[in-house]
Amino acid sequence: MTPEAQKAFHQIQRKTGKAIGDFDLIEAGDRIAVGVSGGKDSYTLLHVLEALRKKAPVKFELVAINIDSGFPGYQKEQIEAHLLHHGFNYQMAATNAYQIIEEKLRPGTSYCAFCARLRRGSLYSQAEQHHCNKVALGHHLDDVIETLLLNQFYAGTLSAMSAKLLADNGKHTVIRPLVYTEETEIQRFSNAFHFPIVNCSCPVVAQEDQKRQRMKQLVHDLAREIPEIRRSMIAAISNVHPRHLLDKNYVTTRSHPHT
Ligand SMILES: Nc1ncnc2c1ncn2[C@@H]1O[C@H](COP(=O)(O)OP(=O)(O)OP(=O)(O)O)[C@@H](O)[C@H]1O
Repeated sequence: MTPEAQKAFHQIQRKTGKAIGDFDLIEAGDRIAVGVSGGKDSYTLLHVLEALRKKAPVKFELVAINIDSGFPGYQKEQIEAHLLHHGFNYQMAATNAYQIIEEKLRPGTSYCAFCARLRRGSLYSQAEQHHCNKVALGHHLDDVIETLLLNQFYAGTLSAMSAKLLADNGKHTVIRPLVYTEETEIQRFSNAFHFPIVNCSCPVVAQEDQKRQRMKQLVHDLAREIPEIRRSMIAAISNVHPRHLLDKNYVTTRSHPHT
């Protein structure tokens, strides 16, 4: 590893370790399915978890899982070669998601959202087949704050992404160990480590989620004026005062005569 990659890696490891500690993301005996897409975030997640696994006092195991949704041209061989080269325990899982999307996608439904739902289902069933109790995803700090803004601006909810939650199937715990790591740190590490980046090759890949891109740009622009904006937004959702919001469920209805 080059000194630059080493430096970026240490920084990411430190932040990942803090997230693991803060949210009890990993316990002794865990078998964790790490979703690896071929993108920079999940490669980074896998390498950092492996480094932590090697030196952690608690024993846990990792299984890298790649879901091939079947889009023509998806260069999964490059992902597999990388996993093999680095000695990871892995599974490349082929699915017919592309065919299902083509047949079942209704007009007005988001292509990416439908595809992500199918992929998530396949990831959970692979996790089950490999006896994994947890599924780790590569969402990072910027994903969290962009989701926070998206939900406020477009969905009217105050929510983002949690570091740990029970999956919809009620069987697996989904963990996001990179929630404290900024995308620029991952990008720096990914560039220095020369990951073989593979995109999903889907028909809409060029028209990435426009709203998310807008949030990314907004944060980027504001960061010139408020350099600490990302840290501050993460701090904000780690320090919630529900009584000072307008959710009726959190309003105290009883009056306090002495206050
Ligand atoms: N094809 C896939 N196979 C396995 N896991 C996946 C796949 N696609 C996505 N994931 C998992 O879901 C996470 C979020 O997916 P998303 O599509 O938002 O990717 P992303 O933010 O671009 O991350 P990455 O850089 O890892 O692709 C990924 O980080 C990865 O852990």
